[in-house]
Amino acid sequence: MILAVDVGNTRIKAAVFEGNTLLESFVFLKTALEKNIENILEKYKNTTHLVIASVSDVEKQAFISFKDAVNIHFVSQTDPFPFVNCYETPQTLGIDRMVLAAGATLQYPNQNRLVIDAGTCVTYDFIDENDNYLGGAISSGLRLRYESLHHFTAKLPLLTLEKPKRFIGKSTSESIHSGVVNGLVFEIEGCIAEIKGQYSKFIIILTGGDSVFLAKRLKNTIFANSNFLLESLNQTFQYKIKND
Ligand SMILES: Nc1ncnc2c1ncn2[C@@H]1O[C@H](COP(=O)(O)OP(=O)(O)O)[C@@H](O)[C@H]1O
Ligand SMILES: CC(C)(COP(=O)(O)O)[C@@H](O)C(=O)NCCC(=O)O
Ligand SMILES: [K+]
Repeated sequence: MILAVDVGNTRIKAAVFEGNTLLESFVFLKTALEKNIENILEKYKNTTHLVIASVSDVEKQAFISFKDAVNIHFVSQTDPFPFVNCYETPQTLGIDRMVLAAGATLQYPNQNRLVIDAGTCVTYDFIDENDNYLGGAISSGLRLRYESLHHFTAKLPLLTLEKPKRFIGKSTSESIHSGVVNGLVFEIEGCIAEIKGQYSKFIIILTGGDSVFLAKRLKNTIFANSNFLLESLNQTFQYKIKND
């Protein structure tokens, strides 16, 4: 069994895999990392490998107490990946984006793929049918949009995510919900339209903490899967074992 751990900038997501089957998934905060991993390993005693991808300040050291119980692998740029990396600064490419690109390449072979991860940030990653990772875009996630409106102004309140009542906001809160939610929906649809102009056919995978909320509001046919990063992490590790 493999315990895959995705350390994002907001939360930690983890899942136990038996082969390609996800047995159970978990979400917790950085501050409760050790206790949660300990509990998962206690419940899934047959776990042999801990596979971690981190874009946060959580480093290898944080997992050191588990080194006698399981093999620990921190996914890094030096691992084998199933695509050609055409990013001009591969050393600065987020490891989460590399894992997503690996998952898209392995799960959806021989086609153009767009992966959208709506987490703290929204990342867009494009891998063409010849398995070239071309790059993409980074913008602010939903929560970050609400927080920055509040943080960088004197008068805007901090609101939590809500579906906008109507497009033309009739109060400060309606205007904020409309601007934040519709703003991101338009951004995603605009990005998809832009790529449609360049590639006649591609599949779209949507993941991240806001994927379920956003999928309901998008016109395009999308594979929405909140566990796509964790599944991809499991597959990236299997790929490494086969290709190292
Ligand atoms: N309990 C929660 N705590 C924080 N964010 C949440 C929660 N539930 C849903 N979200 C949404 O998830 C997004 C963060 O997604 P996530 O995939 O956890 O980010 P990351 O991978 O960057 O840590 C936020 O924009 C927020 O709207
Ligand atoms: C863009 C990100 C902050 C997204 O992080 P997340 O929203 O998943 O927490 C992360 O992929 C990252 O730190 N990237 C480095 C820059 C780059 O990918 O070019
Ligand atoms: K993201």
